[in-house]
Amino acid sequence: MFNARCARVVGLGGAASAWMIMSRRPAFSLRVEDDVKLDFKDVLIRPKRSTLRSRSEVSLERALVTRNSQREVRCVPIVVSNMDTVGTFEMACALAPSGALVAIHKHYNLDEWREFSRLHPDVRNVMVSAGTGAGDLAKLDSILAACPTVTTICLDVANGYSEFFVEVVSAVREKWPRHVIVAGNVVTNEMTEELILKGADIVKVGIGPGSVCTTRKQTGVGYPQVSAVVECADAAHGLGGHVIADGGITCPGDAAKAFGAGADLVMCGGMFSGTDESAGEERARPDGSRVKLFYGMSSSTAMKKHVGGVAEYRSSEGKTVEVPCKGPAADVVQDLLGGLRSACTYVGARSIKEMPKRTTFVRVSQQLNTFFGTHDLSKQHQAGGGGAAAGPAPAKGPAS
Ligand SMILES: NC(=O)C1=CN([C@@H]2O[C@H](COP(=O)(O)OP(=O)(O)OC[C@H]3O[C@@H](n4cnc5c(N)ncnc54)[C@H](OP(=O)(O)O)[C@@H]3O)[C@@H](O)[C@H]2O)C=CC1
Ligand SMILES: Nc1nc2c(ncn2[C@@H]2O[C@H](COP(=O)(O)O)[C@@H](O)[C@H]2O)c(=O)[nH]1
Ligand SMILES: [K+]
Repeated sequence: MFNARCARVVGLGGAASAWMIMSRRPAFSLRVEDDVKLDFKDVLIRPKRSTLRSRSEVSLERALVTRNSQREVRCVPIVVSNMDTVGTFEMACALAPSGALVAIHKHYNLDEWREFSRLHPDVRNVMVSAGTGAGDLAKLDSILAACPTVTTICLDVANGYSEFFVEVVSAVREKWPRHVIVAGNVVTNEMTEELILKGADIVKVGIGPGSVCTTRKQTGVGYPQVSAVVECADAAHGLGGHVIADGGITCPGDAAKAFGAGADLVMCGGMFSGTDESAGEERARPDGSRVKLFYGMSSSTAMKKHVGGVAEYRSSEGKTVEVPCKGPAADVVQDLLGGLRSACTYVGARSIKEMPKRTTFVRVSQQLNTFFGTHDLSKQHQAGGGGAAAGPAPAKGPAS
């Protein structure tokens, strides 16, 4: 099959027809973006001259004035994922003193929310999550009505490109004009803009980078996370909106890279798996060590638990792993914040907000020296990290 441009030169004869044969092109053309897109494992941050004398001089607090709700969000910019293993009320209570946020998973019922609100009226570092399922929005309305101190909504679906999702974001904005709306996930500028213009304050960025995600394997869809964050942050900031870099953060250095790329907040699931405050079945390994189960919200484990199984027209897009028990979640936050403060001093950023304008990335082909492997005896229970596709700690991945 040949295209119309070739057809127009037919009949010219001689040299023209020879040219015509050489310039025949297929009617379809392969659409490939040639720009290199980068992931955490592809870059490091280049150090810069700095006037900071100590890591203690760095401020990690953020005060985001959100575009549509006009409400201020004050926090340290770490959000625990709305997964039923880590986005728990226990996690919110444990992390409240640190200022980190927790996106509470959508499987708590109204009574559980009421009870949480009654017992912990001062714990305000939470977002309430909802999807687009039947009943999700009615439940969201009841929770918000019952818990007036909850002022942030996380509208979360796997595929933020669906028109129906955009309609849901508009409807929730109309109903809750003064609530902060986080919406996602997307990975490109045009959809970031669309969600913000339809009412989202903060767009969640990341398709496929998560530690227990198999979307890229199951669908071939995705976008390298550093580039996704750069491009979506640019689009969001142009409109006065904000972004959360969601997924793929395996160590504090990855979080630093996400902030350097323009993220306003980072969302982490795997890093908080295995903590005391995480849910998930605890088991003993044959060597006597304790592990906890961690799984994606699109895994067959999650679907069996919440909807009775995997619908016959779809497949699981998440996996199930065992993670060594790693102690209090507050220690994970402290490790993240310590790493971030240090990253800021390396580029001369006095606050996390200054990171993007002080960051230049260098492309690399190796992140770490692995002469002694990646395991650190003094951090037995912590994530492997190094931006090198490490999952949550030395985890075993059996079921899926
Ligand atoms: N960031 C990421 O890369 C991903 C994150 N997740 C996490 O897991 C949670 C559960 O995900 P999951 O059960 O897969 O779906 P969701 O719970 O996000 O599905 C939401 C709605 O979107 C519809 N939908 C249409 N196309 C898709 C698509 N390609 N992928 C997913 N839903 C689609 C679903 O219908 P139907 O089911 O009938 O198709 C459903 O009605 C998500 O809410 C998210 O938190 C999951 C996958 C990817
Ligand atoms: N493709 C899938 N993504 C998932 C699933 N469950 C959660 N997620 C996403 O991962 C991040 C957490 O990433 P991490 O690297 O910090 O562990 C989470 O916030 C979701 O966006 C899933 O089953 N499939
Ligand atoms: K999520």
